[in-house]
Amino acid sequence: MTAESSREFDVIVIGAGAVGENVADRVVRGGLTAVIVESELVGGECSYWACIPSKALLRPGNVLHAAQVIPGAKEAITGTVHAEAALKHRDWFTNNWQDGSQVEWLDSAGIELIRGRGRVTGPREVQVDGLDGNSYSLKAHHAVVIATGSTPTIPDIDGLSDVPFWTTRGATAAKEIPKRFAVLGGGVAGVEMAQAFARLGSDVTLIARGRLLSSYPEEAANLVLAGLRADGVTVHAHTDVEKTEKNDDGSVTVTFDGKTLTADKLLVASGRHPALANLGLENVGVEAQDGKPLRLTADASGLVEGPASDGTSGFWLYAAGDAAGKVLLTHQGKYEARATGDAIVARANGKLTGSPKPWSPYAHTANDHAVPSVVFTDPEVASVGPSLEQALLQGKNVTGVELPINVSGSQLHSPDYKGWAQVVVDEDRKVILGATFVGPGVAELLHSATIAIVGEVPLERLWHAVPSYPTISEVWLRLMEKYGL
Ligand SMILES: Cc1cc2nc3c(=O)[nH]c(=O)nc-3n(C[C@H](O)[C@H](O)[C@H](O)COP(=O)(O)OP(=O)(O)OC[C@H]3O[C@@H](n4cnc5c(N)ncnc54)[C@H](O)[C@@H]3O)c2cc1C
Ligand SMILES: NC(=O)c1ccc[n+]([C@@H]2O[C@H](COP(=O)([O-])OP(=O)(O)OC[C@H]3O[C@@H](n4cnc5c(N)ncnc54)[C@H](O)[C@@H]3O)[C@@H](O)[C@H]2O)c1
Repeated sequence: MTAESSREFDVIVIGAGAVGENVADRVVRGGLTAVIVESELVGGECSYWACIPSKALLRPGNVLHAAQVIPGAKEAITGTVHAEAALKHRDWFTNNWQDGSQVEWLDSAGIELIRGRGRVTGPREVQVDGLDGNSYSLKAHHAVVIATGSTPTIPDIDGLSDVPFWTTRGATAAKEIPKRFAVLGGGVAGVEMAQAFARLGSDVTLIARGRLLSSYPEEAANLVLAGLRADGVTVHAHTDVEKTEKNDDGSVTVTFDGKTLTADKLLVASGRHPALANLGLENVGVEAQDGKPLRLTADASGLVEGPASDGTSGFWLYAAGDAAGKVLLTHQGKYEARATGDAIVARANGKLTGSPKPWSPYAHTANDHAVPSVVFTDPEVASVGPSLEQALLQGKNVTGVELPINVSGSQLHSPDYKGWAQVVVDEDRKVILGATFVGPGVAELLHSATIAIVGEVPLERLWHAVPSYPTISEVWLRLMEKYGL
């Protein structure tokens, strides 16, 4: 028997991914009540099908490779990656796709959970079709937050809808390693999964319609390409897939450039878009324009433009994380979540009226200046702020300083270390706007650049930030010297 219940909360959050959890946490810490509505697993994509399992699958191969290039260690390596143990370790990280510990955390944080699909039915109103068969009519006193994440964008390729293929969920949750693995897409997910599976034992072919990692500097993409090729990955860049066909044995044949390739598994990793379908946003006047897919426009606190007001205040609909469509990264989504949660509390207390000031706790200002990201391939690509090319396209008065990473720390890391670094200097203010590091072990260098950018540290002061010897960080000194300090 189904029951209908009506509940009221200060804040309703739709989606219990990392972002929704953080919004709810901030509003509860601020003294408001919050309910979170989740239709799948509490913890969302990152915990079960994205960041965590993908990095768990990459790590064994990266560790093994790091040892294989060091005399004294490489002689001790007698085998290859143990795929079964790696998959088991991935299962441990995803808690076997059980969200019990995250539900416990919600409970300890004082956040109520309703499992089911939420949709907006009116200003501050959400209807939930509960997974328990019941229906919940929720009313928010202050805010409704859309934190529903994103879904894969599937390209319109002849035959693709008729063949079995993996999206990143299939790859990150793989139960066995396919013998022949084809990857469509040369973005972050494509290159990471190509390398993970190559090192886990698959024969991998990657097809990209442009160059690899097109939003990163070409030098970075070339080093990653060399890393993939060294692992035996066949890469077809600047290549369009013409069609895909299913074979009787369940394999898939991909046709491109007049060639064919047969794979036991095909991964389609061709980008993602905000998950806004069937959310009822049209009920509050938020609709797609000119036949384009629906995208939300929100201010720096996540406040969505254009929803109908219930007459008390227009400030009630927010979006954060992948659903907001600004940056599709967990750490930046969580940063947006902190700003959104704090802004909701501040507006409820009358401490914030109108738009938040840049760099205040209520604004995700860093989205426009310093978004850090790491591609966890071997070599890694770690970047923050614009590349030189992007800064020039933005019309900035900038200088780029670039060099191969060749310092004692990198030589110690590996005698054959290949890396590259770039910093982008704002010539008007003599501060760093962007930085990219490529090479094994550079991910942990990235936060130094993020701090320099967000802190707008003048170069003449940055000169006094002395990197420890012998670490890869010494590349900072080389970059400063090359700039002329
Ligand atoms: C393969 C892969 C690897 C990645 N690796 C990294 C990485 O290393 N580092 C990084 O920073 N980012 C990474 N990302 C990106 C990262 O996963 C996302 O940015 C992050 O998960 C977004 O968090 P979110 O909370 O906005 O959305 P999600 O994690 O997608 O959570 C949204 C939640 O909302 C729920 N939901 C949706 N609609 C409804 C509804 N109507 N009612 C109720 N619930 C609903 C969903 O079930 C989901 O649980 C990766 C992405 C992929 C695909
Ligand atoms: N380490 C990380 O932080 C990490 C890892 C994986 C994914 N992610 C996030 O997940 C999101 C999705 O990852 P992704 O790699 O799918 O997206 P992406 O935007 O990085 O790359 C998509 C790729 O698919 C290609 N593509 C798009 N349409 C195509 C078509 N019709 N035919 C052929 N190729 C096509 C693009 O040219 C591009 O190379 C990213 O935006 C990223 O933010 C992050």
